[in-house]
Amino acid sequence: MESRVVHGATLRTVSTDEQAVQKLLKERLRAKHRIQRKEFIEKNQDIDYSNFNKQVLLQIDKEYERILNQIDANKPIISAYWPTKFELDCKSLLKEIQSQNKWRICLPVTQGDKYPLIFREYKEGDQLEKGEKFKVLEPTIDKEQLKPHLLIVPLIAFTSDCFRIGYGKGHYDMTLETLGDVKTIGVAFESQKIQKQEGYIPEAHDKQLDCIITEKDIYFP
Ligand SMILES: Nc1nc2c(c(=O)[nH]1)N(C=O)[C@@H](CNc1ccc(C(=O)N[C@@H](CCC(=O)O)C(=O)O)cc1)CN2
Ligand SMILES: Nc1ncnc2c1ncn2[C@@H]1O[C@H](COP(=O)(O)OP(=O)(O)OP(=O)(O)O)[C@@H](O)[C@H]1O
Repeated sequence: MESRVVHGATLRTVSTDEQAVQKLLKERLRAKHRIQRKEFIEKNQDIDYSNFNKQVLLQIDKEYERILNQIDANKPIISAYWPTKFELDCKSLLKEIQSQNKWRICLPVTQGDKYPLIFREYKEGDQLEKGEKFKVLEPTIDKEQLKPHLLIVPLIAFTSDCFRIGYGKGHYDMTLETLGDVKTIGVAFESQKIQKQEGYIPEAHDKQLDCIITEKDIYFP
């Protein structure tokens, strides 16, 4: 069986063999970058996020008016994530977004492998609880379920044209499909960037993010 893959303007036909190779390569890159990310964060415990936060807030602001004009509610909805020990720590960013009081904030809640994420409201100080399968903290079931207009997305590795590798459950790919019209901002350290020579080829279901912000740069597809 063969499938047609559209990436930007390129239309390629990919054989099943080639698909298997892509999958394998992605698995290897995921494993390698997962270790690299952990090592980077362990070595850089005192990261100053203030400049990074500013860049993200700038991008979020660019989306704000546009979204506000398209919705009935008086606050657009943004999702971030609650970081694990080995992820970019977006807690200070969350605080800043909260203090602006312009957005309703939500966090992802996992529904199990192979299911898209849902989102529940988060306010500073809310009690969070461990998801059933992963060691990620999530809002409790009593919090309102929301549909975000803008997503801040965690990742293990990324390419300069805004493809991402995550934990490999397809959570975000499936979620983006179900959410439809949603803007995505990936956040990462520069050290998470996949180099050309690593040979990564995106799979048919992979979706490009609208931008990726690192402590040094900002990437667009
Ligand atoms: N902080 C955070 N929340 C998130 C994600 C994420 O990548 N990071 N997700 C992205 O899709 C969704 C959850 N998906 C996940 C899938 C797998 C694992 C996982 O394998 N966790 C390991 C190790 C965690 C670590 O490296 O510290 C574990 O629980 O043992 C975690 C989340 C939604 N929430
Ligand atoms: N839209 C989708 N519908 C159904 N299955 C999907 C979809 N997107 C991805 N998958 C499946 O999920 C699995 C993992 O996908 P992938 O390797 O792209 O995960 P990832 O994007 O790196 O990680 P994350 O879990 O953070 O999204 C793959 O087996 C893939 O077939």
